Amino acid sequence: MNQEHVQQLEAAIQAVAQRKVSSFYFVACGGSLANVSPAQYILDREIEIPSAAYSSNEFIHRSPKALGPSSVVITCSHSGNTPETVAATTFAREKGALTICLTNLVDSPLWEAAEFKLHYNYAPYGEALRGEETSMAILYRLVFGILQTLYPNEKYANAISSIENGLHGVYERNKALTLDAAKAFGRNYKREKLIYTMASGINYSVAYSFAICLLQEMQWIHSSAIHSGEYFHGPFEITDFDVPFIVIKGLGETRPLDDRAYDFCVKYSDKTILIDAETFDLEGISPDVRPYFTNLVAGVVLRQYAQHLSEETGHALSVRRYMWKMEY
Ligand SMILES: O=P(O)(O)OC[C@H]1O[C@](O)(CO)[C@@H](O)[C@@H]1O
Repeated sequence: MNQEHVQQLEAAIQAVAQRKVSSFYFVACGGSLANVSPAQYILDREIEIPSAAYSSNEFIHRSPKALGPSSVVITCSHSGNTPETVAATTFAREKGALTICLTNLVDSPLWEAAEFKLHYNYAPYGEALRGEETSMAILYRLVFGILQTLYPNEKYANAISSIENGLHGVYERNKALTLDAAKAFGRNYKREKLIYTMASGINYSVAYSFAICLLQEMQWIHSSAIHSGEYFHGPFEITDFDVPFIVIKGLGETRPLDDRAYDFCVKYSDKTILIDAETFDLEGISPDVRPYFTNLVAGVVLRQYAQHLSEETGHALSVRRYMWKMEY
């Protein structure tokens, strides 16, 4: 792991350890919100200190009562320039919270707004990038680093070494394993006007980002992320033989919800695509923390699906109509 990243992480983790923390908040917009949300799931499962994930502007407008000097607020913006996330960081800092940002851009407005700053690397699809230097790896390194410092435990040490030593190979092997399926998805679904996504637990954020970022934003294909538990409380009524669903099954405690939703969906929709974490090659990730890593792998696998869909539709993932072009 890059030494600069190690030092930035260490400074942030030590700052958290020196506070008496009573709440954690994860705050971002869009794809970055999807990226940080799994951290809330992990803390929720592991410790009693409450945590929440917020869309940046709602965080400011809702202004949680518990936000204050005993809060840790972790914000994320890939560009470092999303105004709502910069403002949310400033807002949290003014409330006395400990602020930590994650961004790809050093010296960006977000970088300046936060007290502690974590940089991560990024490379466009297909280019070499070490798995342990990506946004998710830095976020997980932060979260498991905080857990290990506050509540030392072999499981957290295993998670940290899985990120540092196993993640890169896992990404590469699972991309190779699912390449043919990604190509088939692109070929077979290129004319679809609508594709739903479904998941639960730690994987819900992958369904969410695939729906709002990859399909709606980057392919202009209608979509909505459906929670596997909520599917039976409204959405299942739209299931039909020609309605496409991508269902992600995790390995964690909410898998029974995914099983139930998939079993129903596949009975009535001939276009049900299963992304099952049980089929992932997770060698190198410690077995005791594997459920916490399925979303990372599902994210990389589905990114490859989106890339091949885009090659078939001829609509590059970088094309936008309004974003960064119009006033909003
Ligand atoms: O704050 P960030 O991460 O730069 O996000 C900017 C935009 O990028 C996306 O995450 C993906 O393009 C959008 O959802 C979001 O509006």
